[in-house]
Amino acid sequence: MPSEEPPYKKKKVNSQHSHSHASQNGFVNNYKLQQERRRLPIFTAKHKLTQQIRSLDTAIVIGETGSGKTTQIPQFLHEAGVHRGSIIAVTQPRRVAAITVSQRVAQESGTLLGHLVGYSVRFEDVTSESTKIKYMTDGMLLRESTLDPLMKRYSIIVLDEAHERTIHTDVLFGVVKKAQRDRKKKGLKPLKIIVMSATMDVDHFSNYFNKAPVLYLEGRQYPVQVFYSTTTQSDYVMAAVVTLFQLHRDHPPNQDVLIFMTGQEEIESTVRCIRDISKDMVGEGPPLVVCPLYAALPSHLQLKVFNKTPEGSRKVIVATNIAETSVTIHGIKFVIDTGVVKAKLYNPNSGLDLLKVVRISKAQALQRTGRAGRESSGTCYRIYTEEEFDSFKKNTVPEILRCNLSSVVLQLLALGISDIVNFDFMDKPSIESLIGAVHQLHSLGAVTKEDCIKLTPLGKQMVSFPLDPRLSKTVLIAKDNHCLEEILSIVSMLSVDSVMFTPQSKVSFHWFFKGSKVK
Ligand SMILES: Nc1ncnc2c1ncn2[C@@H]1O[C@H](COP(=O)(O)OP(=O)(O)OP(=O)(O)O)[C@@H](O)[C@H]1O
Repeated sequence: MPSEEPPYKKKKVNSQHSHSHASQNGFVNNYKLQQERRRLPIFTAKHKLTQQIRSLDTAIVIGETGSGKTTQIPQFLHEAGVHRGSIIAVTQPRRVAAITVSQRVAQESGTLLGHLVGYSVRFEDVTSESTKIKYMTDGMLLRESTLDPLMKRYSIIVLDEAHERTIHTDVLFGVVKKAQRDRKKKGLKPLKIIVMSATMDVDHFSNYFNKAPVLYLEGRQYPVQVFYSTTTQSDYVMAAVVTLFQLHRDHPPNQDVLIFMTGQEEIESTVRCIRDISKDMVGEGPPLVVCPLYAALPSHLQLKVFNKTPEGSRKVIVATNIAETSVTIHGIKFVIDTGVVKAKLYNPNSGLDLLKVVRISKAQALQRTGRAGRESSGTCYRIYTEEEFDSFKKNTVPEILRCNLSSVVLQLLALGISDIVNFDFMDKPSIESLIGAVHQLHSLGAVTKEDCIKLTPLGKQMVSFPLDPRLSKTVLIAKDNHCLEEILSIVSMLSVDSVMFTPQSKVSFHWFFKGSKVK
């Protein structure tokens, strides 16, 4: 059976409400935040937008990056009572976005995180009885839906950054749509669905969501100037590093730089390279603070990049696409976009997913550009030519069309959906890949294929593991084979990109390479 408990630990939420001890400082800060909110392009549309969303079952919202969709719309709906006392769930494709955005919205609403505003990501739940705006990863909402397919705790579900088309988001689209329809049929409280992005194929989304109206938000907060490389760059890492140091020489401190790379190893070697070069550049430009950012980095180190840069220095963040959507990193003035990403691709011969470096889509390029210009105007340097950009795909190919589907099929069966082939996918995977996934689950003993496809007791246990079905089965049978400890280590190693990272204590003396002594 799927476990009754969500697979994460509940963090203790401080019972004091920040209003009760609002200091003068807190008051001034909140006043400043309210001023910042008012300056967002979305603010002028607040009343109209709230009224429109109130009257619709489903809405597609499209607006420039940084216009205020993620942080403001849930607050507008809460303030206007559109949530009717229930919870507003806002999904994010990545945990770092769910955490940092919820922190920001809690600050803006003048409450402690975990009270009115909270978040739920794998292994961490910072919510309480009073939480009404809940930021969560799409994976968490999907897991919750296996316990409650009607999603009764929520009156509004906001599917943010819908253009990313992760496997979880795509399955959620169908699950949320079904919950909305089933609630209507059963005469339960209606479920409102809001789909948001800056860069999505609006017609495709609107058609899928029963011709839902598209609400366009006008305006962008700050301009971002885009520069293209004049020639094709064969070594994008070196080109990015050269661009960084040109910027570094010419611009004052506290104008920070975000560089997009593909993965942990490349990021670590780029970080080392930047630190080494910077040692020879004493006197040219302010001290550099170089930080990696990738999914395998421990959560507290990921969040460190969001800290304010020490006065008089420059922060350089070298990140994967986890910094691509939703996040606002304080101080970022320049983005260097290498135009590549590591994407999951399915190899039908081996039955395994592999990671391959591929070109990003135009939608991703726009999101990356959008990470500059969130607090003031910015600049984006694209390490590819304009002609190359023109050849990029308009939108990212949905992950569901590129990956092994056994987890998806397992999840759908746990939701009671046995007619997998006719599931309401926005973009249907091929029948062959769906059937291939069913065969794989059958050979693992997770499903029976008699009258209809059904989960076996083993399959039901496998659902509660956030793992590839082959790995969850391995864990489940390890105890009887007296090798649980060893298998747990092996499966843990197989479930992360890499377990190696350089602890901060070992690198911190490099951070201020200039103006301080490096031994
Ligand atoms: N953590 C933060 N710190 C400082 N400012 C922030 C933070 N989060 C948001 N902001 C401000 O709020 C603005 C709106 O952010 P928000 O995430 O709501 O925009 P968005 O329209 O959802 O953009 P995107 O599509 O890029 O996610 C940002 O441009 C920034 O000025």
